[in-house]
Amino acid sequence: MAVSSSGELPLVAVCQLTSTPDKQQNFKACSELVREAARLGACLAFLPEAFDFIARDPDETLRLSEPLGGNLLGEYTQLARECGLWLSLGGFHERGQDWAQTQKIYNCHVLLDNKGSIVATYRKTHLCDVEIPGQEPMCESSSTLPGPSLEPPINTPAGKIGLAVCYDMRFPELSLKLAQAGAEILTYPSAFGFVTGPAHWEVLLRARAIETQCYVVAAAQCGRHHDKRASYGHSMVVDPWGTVVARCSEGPGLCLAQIDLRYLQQLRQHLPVSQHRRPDLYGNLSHPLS
Ligand SMILES: O=C(O)CNC(=O)[C@H](CS)NC(=O)CCC(=O)C(=O)O
Repeated sequence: MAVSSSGELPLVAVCQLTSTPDKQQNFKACSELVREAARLGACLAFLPEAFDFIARDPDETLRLSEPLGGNLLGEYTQLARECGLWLSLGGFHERGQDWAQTQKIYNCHVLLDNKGSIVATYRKTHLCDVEIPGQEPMCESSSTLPGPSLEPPINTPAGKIGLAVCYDMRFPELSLKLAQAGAEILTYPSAFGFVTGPAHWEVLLRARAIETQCYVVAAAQCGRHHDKRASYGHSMVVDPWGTVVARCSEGPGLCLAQIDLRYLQQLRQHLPVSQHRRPDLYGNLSHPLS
């Protein structure tokens, strides 16, 4: 059980920012939020999808991308170590092992521990290729390859975390799979659009929390990134009952939430939906996680 020696519940911080094509400026904004999170006593800080940058077009996205061993991740390693907290880096534009052949990247959710070591990576498996009237068309696959697999949930000081990214939240099979594999916290770092945001964002996040009986943490991009792109914001933490227990206000900033795993366990006992499933009717997502 993730309770600190003083008996207090672990505190997590959800960071919201407006990434631009300027990587250095974005790092500065993120590191200030992370330092603030550490000062406020968080053991884990969540940064949104595209915390590293949001580019103007696919060519610029590819040009600005780096491998996991590059300078930018090096800076985050140092930051985690200095601040002594864990970091969920919600969507790093990653040049993978296959970069030389493919010239495409992965949208990689990287989890660092408080020593700055990479403890897990998950590469976004559902890419957002959508054209919604009133919103800039999105074609993530023009620069990005879909990840090959899900990642088993990882133990952290706040609980066992299942990794996902943004558009993945629309696929409940993925969240059920992570919950079945032991996740207590699901994460959806995001850069949500302005048309789908008001209609779907909170409903999807609360539905994922209620049906899996997990905490859901969603750090979001907000505001105008450049002349062609803006994001919905509304970063939040939802508890396993479906209550929004923390939300960011408008603009860059952070919010905090306590993670109460005893409450989660009690809720799962009182309302044991996972024992009431009917895999005979619809299958059981039986393919094991790695
Ligand atoms: O482009 C980057 O650099 C980083 N990636 C993103 O911002 C991605 C792909 S365009 N955005 C989403 O998945 C939004 C999903 C969404 O808005 C919805 O599901 O309604």
